[in-house]
Amino acid sequence: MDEHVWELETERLEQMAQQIKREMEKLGKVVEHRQSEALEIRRNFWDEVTVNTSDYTEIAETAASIRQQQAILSEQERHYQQAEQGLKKLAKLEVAPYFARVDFAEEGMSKEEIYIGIGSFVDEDTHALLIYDWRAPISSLFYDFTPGPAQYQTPIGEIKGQLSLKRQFLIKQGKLENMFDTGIQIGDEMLQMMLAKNAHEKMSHIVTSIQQEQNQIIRDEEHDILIVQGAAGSGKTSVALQRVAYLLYRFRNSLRSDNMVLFSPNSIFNDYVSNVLPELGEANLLQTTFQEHIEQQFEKVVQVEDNYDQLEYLLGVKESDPNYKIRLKGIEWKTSLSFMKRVDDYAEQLTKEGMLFHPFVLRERVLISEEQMQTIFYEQLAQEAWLPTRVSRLQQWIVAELQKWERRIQKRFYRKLRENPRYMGTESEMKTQSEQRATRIFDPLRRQANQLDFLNVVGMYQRFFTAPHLPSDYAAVGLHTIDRLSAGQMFFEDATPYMYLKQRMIGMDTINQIRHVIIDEAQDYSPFQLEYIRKLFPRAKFTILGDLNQGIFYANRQSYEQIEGLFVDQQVGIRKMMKSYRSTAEIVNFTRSILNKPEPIEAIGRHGEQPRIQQVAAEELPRFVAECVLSLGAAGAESIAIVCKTMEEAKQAFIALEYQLEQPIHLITKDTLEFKTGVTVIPAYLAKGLEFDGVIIYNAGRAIYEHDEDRKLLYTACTRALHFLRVFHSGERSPLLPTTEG
Ligand SMILES: Nc1ncnc2c1ncn2[C@@H]1O[C@H](COP(=O)(O)OP(=O)(O)OP(=O)(O)O)[C@@H](O)[C@H]1O
Repeated sequence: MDEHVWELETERLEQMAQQIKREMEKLGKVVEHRQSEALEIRRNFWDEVTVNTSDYTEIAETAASIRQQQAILSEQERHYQQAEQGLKKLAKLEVAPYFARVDFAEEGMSKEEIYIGIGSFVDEDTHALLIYDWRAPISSLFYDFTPGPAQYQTPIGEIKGQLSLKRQFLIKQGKLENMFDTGIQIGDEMLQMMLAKNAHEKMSHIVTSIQQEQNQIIRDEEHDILIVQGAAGSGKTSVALQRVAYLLYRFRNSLRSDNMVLFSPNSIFNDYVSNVLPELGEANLLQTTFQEHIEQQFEKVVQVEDNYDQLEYLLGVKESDPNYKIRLKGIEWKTSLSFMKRVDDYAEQLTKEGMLFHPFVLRERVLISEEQMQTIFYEQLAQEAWLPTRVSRLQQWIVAELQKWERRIQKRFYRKLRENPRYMGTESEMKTQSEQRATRIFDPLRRQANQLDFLNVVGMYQRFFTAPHLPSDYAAVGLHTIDRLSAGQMFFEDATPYMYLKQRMIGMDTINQIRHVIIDEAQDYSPFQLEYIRKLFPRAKFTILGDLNQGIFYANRQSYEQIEGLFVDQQVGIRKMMKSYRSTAEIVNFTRSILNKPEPIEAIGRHGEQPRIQQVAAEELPRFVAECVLSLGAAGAESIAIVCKTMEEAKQAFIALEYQLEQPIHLITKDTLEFKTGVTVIPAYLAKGLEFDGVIIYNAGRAIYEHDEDRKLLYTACTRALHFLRVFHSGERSPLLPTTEG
């Protein structure tokens, strides 16, 4: 780089740093002032309120006065928070004000120098935009174009012109460390520097090196439903989070972070990605897992298996269990949309017959029987065609009936007190006491009515698996399901159909404030689950990201056409990302050939050592793996994962390795909430979405990864590696592994 240019840029950076500093000082004072004003209002809150409770008018005036004072306080606190937010943003800019510059001349106008950073910065005196937010329309020039003719979209149309310079800066602690002028894609050199780094405990943002194909997904506004098929390490999660930041900026007047929800594969992953948005100066969006949703719905109803236990069963038990094939057939069926249709038909039929209710019982005495409820439901309320309305009318009837019973029982208590010669209370005490006793006794019954617990949904779901609802070729699946339910337990694959059946009865409990749903690792959701989620968020747009090659859950096999089919009458866009940024070219080549049908996945990363496969005797595995951990550590790997197939294998490996290694190692289980780097033992399915400098496959012997169903799991495990991949196996090696290492 020309020395003169370097000097000019250094000078400009210094000026900018001064300006930011000055602005921070000014804003710091504003923050202090606003904070002390808010504190003052809080301290003197009651002095400003006129409290008078002598009559109703005075009470109302007192309430109005409190409300007014509250409003003043909230307004002041909001001002304070706004200023503080601004100060935090400036503090980020102080460290690295910008990361790129483009020189652009709009048609018929003179050239402008556009500096791009994580946030914008305006000169307070001249109102000139000194730094543009990376999400501003003009900033897309940096991501989408090389020098030459270029254009960008704005809300009022397209702007065309000439891009004459594209420059990237590496600024650390306010100092210019490096800069590159890029003629081609976003800076090969800069990108390579980013990719050569080690994995972190928390995922980082990628705004300084977003690639063109990624930028198009991040900024897509055309589609209500955006489906992304991306190879392992192609940046799906990164793109999803950067897209959230973009949408929050673009629609800042109508969209807040709590209007968006991210469905992620597990809680460790939630922790792993939790820093990206705050790093970009945005509040985190809501994060959840489908499992969490299930758990909320199943409180105390029945003990429901979780997705990991289902997977452990399928991975571990296999043919040794006589019910394995029946279970697999059941899963295939219960996760399909045709099964959903069956549930719909069943719910429809329940309007005519078959509703089951739990009676209302008080001390072994039936107050409202199941038969009574059935009669009301099918005779008195028969004209109500829509099931949820009919259920709600029945509920009203039950509440009224309970009230009658309560009054009767209350009278009985009262009589008893009256007739008790030893009772010394007054008339009004007798009334209050009998009333309180009846209320206490009826509280649980009222709750049963209010929470619709009188619907015997488990019973009805169970009956769904008996003739005539059951196709004859699913008789064994039906029996197997009924057995489980009779034991007070439920298979994971029954959880979503059960929730759906319940929602069909009581009306879908939709979540309307959510305007955008992001589903990561979407390949692991069944069509039934996705349709259920779609119905749950009727006002939301969707970004659905996945990799069909990493589908590890045994669900009905998913296809993007199938997902597309769920969203009729909506603008659906499908995009692909086939470049892998995570792993070295050698690892990408290796993992690509694990796939059944090798895909044109392109390695963008740097070069590194060839993955190694080594056979060792079973009893020697812990020793060899421990030695490998040490050698990878010595080669620079800070985070190392020993990936096992199941939790069972992971637990055994952990015990053996703890004995072999002096350094601390972590075992990740489905209950782990926090992701830590260092040395980790983890089952492959929990490693979803995570990455490590070095990955060691604990045992890829034929006995462990033999079948075609294990292929995607092995692929997922190996693609977690950034720089090193070592595969051990005892006995014959898995036929799913490539025959050559490179
Ligand atoms: N444009 C980019 N610049 C720098 N790093 C990038 C870029 N895109 C992706 N990465 C890095 O590549 C790695 C993989 O990204 P990410 O986890 O988002 O991929 P993914 O497609 O979700 O992966 P997987 O499906 O395998 O879990 C991350 O370390 C991410 O920071």
